[in-house]
Amino acid sequence: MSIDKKVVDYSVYLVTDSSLVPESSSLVRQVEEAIRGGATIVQLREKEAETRDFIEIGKKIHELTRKAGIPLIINDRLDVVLALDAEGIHVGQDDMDIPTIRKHLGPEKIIGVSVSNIEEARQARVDDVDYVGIGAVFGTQTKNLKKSPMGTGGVSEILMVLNDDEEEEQSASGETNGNKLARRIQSVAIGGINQSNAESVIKESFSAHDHLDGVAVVSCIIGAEDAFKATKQLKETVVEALDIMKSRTIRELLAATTYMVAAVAETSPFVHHMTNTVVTNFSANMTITVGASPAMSECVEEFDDFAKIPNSSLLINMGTATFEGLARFQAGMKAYYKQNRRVVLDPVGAGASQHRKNVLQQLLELGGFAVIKGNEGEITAAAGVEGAKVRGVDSVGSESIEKRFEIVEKLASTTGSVVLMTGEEDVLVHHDKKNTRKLLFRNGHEYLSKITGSGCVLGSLVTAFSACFEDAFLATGAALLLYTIASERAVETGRVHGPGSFVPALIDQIYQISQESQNRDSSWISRAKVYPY
Ligand SMILES: Nc1ncnc2c1ncn2[C@@H]1O[C@H](COP(=O)(O)OP(=O)(O)OP(=O)(O)O)[C@@H](O)[C@H]1O
Ligand SMILES: Cc1ncsc1CCO
Repeated sequence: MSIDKKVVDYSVYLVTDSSLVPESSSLVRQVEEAIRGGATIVQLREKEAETRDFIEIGKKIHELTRKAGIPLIINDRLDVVLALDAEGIHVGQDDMDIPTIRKHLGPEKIIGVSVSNIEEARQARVDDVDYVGIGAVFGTQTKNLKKSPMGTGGVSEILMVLNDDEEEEQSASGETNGNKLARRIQSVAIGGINQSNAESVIKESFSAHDHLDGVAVVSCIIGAEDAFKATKQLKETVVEALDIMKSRTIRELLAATTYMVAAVAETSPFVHHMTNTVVTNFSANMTITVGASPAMSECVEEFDDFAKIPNSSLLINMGTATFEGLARFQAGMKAYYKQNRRVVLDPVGAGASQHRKNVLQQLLELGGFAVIKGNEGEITAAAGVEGAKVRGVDSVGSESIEKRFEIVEKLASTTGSVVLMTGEEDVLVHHDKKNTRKLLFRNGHEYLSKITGSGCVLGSLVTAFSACFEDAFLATGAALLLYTIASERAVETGRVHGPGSFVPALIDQIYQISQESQNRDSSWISRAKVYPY
C-alpha cells in the first residue's frame, strides 16, 4: 500500500537510536510497540550502522510501518531510501542539498530537513520540503548540540515565517518563483521532548498564523521499558494539545492577549459606567487597575461630553435598574452610538422579575451592543430561552455545555453582538458575515463565585478592552483571560484565606499581570485553558 504524503500525520514522530534500547528489548520490538501505542511516523536514524546492517534493520522496520500504514523516513542516506523504497528522507543542514535529493526521489517521496533558525526555515520553504524538524528545543542526551537550545520561543519565531504567505509574496519580489507554496510545510519540534513537556511545547510554540503538527521524540520511547505505554501516553497529550493549537482563533487570541493588556494600559480608555449601586467602587478600582479611566454617571446632560472623550466606551449594567433608569440607559446608548463608540451590556438579573425582562427587552430592541456578557441565567433570559435558572441576580444550576453554546449562539446570532456567558466555565461566541468563532474557557478560581460583583467588574474590563480594539471577540477573550488567570494567581500567593482577602489579592494580580505585559513578558498566558468548540 503506498502512502499519500499529503495526508501524513506528524503528531507522534518517532526517531530511532539503537544505543538507547533497554537490554530486555530490541530496536524492532521498541518500534513495534511504539506503533501499537500510536506513533504516526518513524525515522530510522542509525548514525553508527554499517550500510548492510542499516538496510537489514530498515527492512524489518519498514515491514512494521507498512503494515500500520505509516511512513518510514530514513535519516540522511539517499541510498538506503532507494534500497528500501522507504517513504522519505530526513536531512540536516550539512547533508546533501534538497534539489539534488528531490531529483533522485521524485515528487511523491517525503523530504524533511532540520532547521534551527529563521534563515534555514525560509530556505526550507524555497526548497519546497514537506516538513521541517525544528530544534533543538531543549538540551538532549541523544545528540551533541552544536547550537544552544532555542526554547519554545525560538520555535515560535520559526513558525512565524515558515508558512507565511505574505513573506512568500515579498520574497518572490513580484516574480513567480515557481516555488509558491501550494500547501503548508508541516513541522515537528525536536530536542528533549517527552511526555511531561510535550503539552507545553505545543501550547507555547505557536504564532498567530501557524502551529506545530507534532513532536519528534527519541529516548522517551526508544529508551522506555514499556514503549507501548510510553507512546500511548504521549499520543494522548499531543493530540489534545494539537487540537487546541490548530484553532486559528485560539492562536490569534493567545498571541494578542499580552499585547492587548499592555495596550489598554498604554492607551487608557475612558469607561463610562452606568452600573448598579452594589459594585461601583469595586468596578472603578478594577478599571483603574488595568490602566483605564472610570467614571460613574447617570446624568443624561453630560453623556454627549463623555462620549466625545477619545477611546471612550459605555457599560450598561442592569443590576439595580429602575424604570427611570431605562430611559437613561437609552440616552447613554444613543450618545455613544452617535460618536461611533462601543457599548457593552451586562443584563444583571435578567429573568429575575417582569420589570427586568421589560427593561432588557427594550435595551435589546435598541441593540447595537459590541458585547453582551452575563451569567448563565442572564444570558439564557436575554436569548429568550425558557427555563433560565435564576434567583435574583444569581444564576443557579447549569445546563450541559452543548445547551449553553446553543443559547449563547442564539443570542449572538440574533443580536450580532459578541456574547460571553460566565460561570465555572465561560462560553464566548461571535457570529459575523465571514465566520463564527466559539471558545470555551476553563480558568478562574472558585472564590470568584463567593464574592459579589465578580461578573460586574469583569464587565468593566471587557468594556475597557473593547474600547481599544476593533475585534471585540478577541478583546473580550483577552479581558477574561487576564481576569480569571489573575484570580488563580491571587490564591497562589498564599496571602488569601477566603473570599475577603481574595479581593485585594485579585486586584494586585491584575495589576501585576498588566505590569508584566507592559514589560513584554507574556509567560503568564501559558496558563490559559481555552478550547475550541
Ligand atoms: N466556580 C467557579 N470557578 C472558577 N471561576 C468562576 C466560577 N464561577 C464564576 N467564575 C468566574 O467568575 C467570573 C464571574 O462569573 P459569574 O458567572 O460568577 O458572574 P456573575 O454571576 O454575573 O457575578 P455577579 O453578578 O456577582 O457580578 C467569570 O470570570 C467566571 O469565569
Ligand atoms: C447583589 C446585587 N444586587 C443587584 S446588582 C448586585 C451585584 C451583583 O450582581
